Amino acid sequence: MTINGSDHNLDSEHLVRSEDPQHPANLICTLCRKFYTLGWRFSRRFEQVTGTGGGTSIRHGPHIYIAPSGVQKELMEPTDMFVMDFESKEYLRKPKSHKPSACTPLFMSSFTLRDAHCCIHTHSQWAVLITLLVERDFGPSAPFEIERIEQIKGIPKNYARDANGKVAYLGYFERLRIPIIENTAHEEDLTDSLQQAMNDYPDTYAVLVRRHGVYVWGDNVHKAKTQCESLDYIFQLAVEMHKLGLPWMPKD
Ligand SMILES: CSC[C@@H](O)[C@@H](O)C(=O)COP(=O)(O)O
Ligand SMILES: [Zn+2]
Repeated sequence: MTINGSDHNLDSEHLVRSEDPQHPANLICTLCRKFYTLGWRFSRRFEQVTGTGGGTSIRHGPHIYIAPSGVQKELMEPTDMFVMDFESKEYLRKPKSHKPSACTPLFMSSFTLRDAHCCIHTHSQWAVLITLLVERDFGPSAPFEIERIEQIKGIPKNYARDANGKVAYLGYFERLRIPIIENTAHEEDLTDSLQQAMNDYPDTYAVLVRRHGVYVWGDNVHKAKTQCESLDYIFQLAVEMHKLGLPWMPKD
């Protein structure tokens, strides 16, 4: 099979067709549908992967599963997925008449620099509002910081692992810090600044993009999803606290 540069052919169908709902090609479709229409466990509507923007990518074994660009993400089928070989970065499957998500180099940054296995990009309004509030109140290079909110315990503290390979999560009295990068005209042009933010904040599992949204990654799909949920809850809470005149960082 000719791989690089060719449209997909039937030889690549086995990469995306599976009865297993946990198969990455099925999971991306399920997650994007949920992100679009369903309530999170906090009973809120979550419409962050909307108007074709946002999305998710999964690294599974030697393969990366990527959604097409510019499509209605909630209507995708498993056979719409691109599949890349992680090692060679060559496409094993390229569906006709679409390009891979413009987020691909950003998803790849989390896989290569952080050994993540799932990365989620949302255009959450709470994420966007937080980037604007931080800029106005703390300056253009400040990160979003918050502490003493129970939900930060859903976010890993760093990339250290204990003897059993387990990650430690932030404690209630510790501080969550999420770097913010400036938006660019094209999604892929965010790659350098996202990687710079990952270097500057070596413990972070997320990067906010001013006036745009957020990238959140995790060791697996479950962790990326729950961390994304926790962060979205925290961003919304901080915005609402600010509206009530409550500082989201305790004064003492
Ligand atoms: C409202 S479309 C915005 C997109 O251009 C961009 O922000 C994005 O998230 C990329 O989407 P994609 O459709 O995966 O290429
Ligand atoms: Zn985007």
